[in-house]
Amino acid sequence: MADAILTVNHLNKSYRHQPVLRDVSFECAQGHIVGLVGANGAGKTTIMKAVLGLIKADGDIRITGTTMQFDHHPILTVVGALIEYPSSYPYMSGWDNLRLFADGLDAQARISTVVSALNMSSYIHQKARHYSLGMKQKLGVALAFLNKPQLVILDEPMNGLDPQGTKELRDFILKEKQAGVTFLISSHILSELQKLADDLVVIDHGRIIKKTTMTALLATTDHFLVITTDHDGQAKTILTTAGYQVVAGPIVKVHLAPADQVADVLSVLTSHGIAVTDVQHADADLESTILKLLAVTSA
Ligand SMILES: Nc1ncnc2c1ncn2[C@@H]1O[C@H](COP(=O)(O)OP(=O)(O)OP(=O)(O)O)[C@@H](O)[C@H]1O
Repeated sequence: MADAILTVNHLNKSYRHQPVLRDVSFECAQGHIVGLVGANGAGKTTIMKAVLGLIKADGDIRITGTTMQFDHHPILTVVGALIEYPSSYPYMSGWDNLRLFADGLDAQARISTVVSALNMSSYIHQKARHYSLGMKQKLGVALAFLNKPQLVILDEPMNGLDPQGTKELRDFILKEKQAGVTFLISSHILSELQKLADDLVVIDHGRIIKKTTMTALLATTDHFLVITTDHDGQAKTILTTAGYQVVAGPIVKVHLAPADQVADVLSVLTSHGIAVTDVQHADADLESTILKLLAVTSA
């Protein structure tokens, strides 16, 4: 595995004696996008805040090998972050908001790069108080990228973005990843995370229940066959009687166990005089896989 840019070890946090993080340990390897996934209240934002020194928690956090201390964090100069709701100065333009936080001689050039990558040019010189939710979100994301961070921490970055804005942000994140930037991203939009993350950390009630790569997790997903016939109702009954697991719903969708052969499924139907007009494979996505994982854990 590549060197870890972020290492979190045995992180524990309680609010009023109620544990919200329980022995959380994980790593973000350099150049990887790590997705932090879990239900509302699972502890994702708390982990991010602890990493950024915004709250005090027990445990060991290292960024590029340097220990983060709650009261001393110069190492945060290599980190960019957007946590919870983006805030900006409403009576300043987006550009001036960015200018406030951009360091160095090439500040203007870096602002221009981020503004153009996130397609913000048409409104960047308007006062931020006139921005829509999505525009404010982009401004918050732009701030996170401003000072060439090595590690970027984004809490629900796609919040409020329209499909085009979502794609622009996804493309920008992937471009920065190619340049070696490491990401820790939480998102409830699992279809989006599926397009981005290399690794996943799944958290439930403050405890990590799974650490895996996206490839490994998706390899364990369920496979289905969607069959179109001339008598769908009858086809479902025949397949169920033959021992296949048919998914409830308007279409004929059969769960394919590893040992099941497509030809066998189809021949069951044709041998009963059912004409098959179309067959398609369908794989479960990240969302259903995560939901299944959480259901197993809480069972
Ligand atoms: N300042 C606080 N005081 C008391 N409890 C808190 C505080 N901040 C968070 N919590 C509790 O800690 C738990 C974890 O919250 P956290 O915001 O980390 O969850 P999350 O996974 O980010 O949820 P969401 O997806 O809704 O943003 C929740 O039960 C929450 O109520």
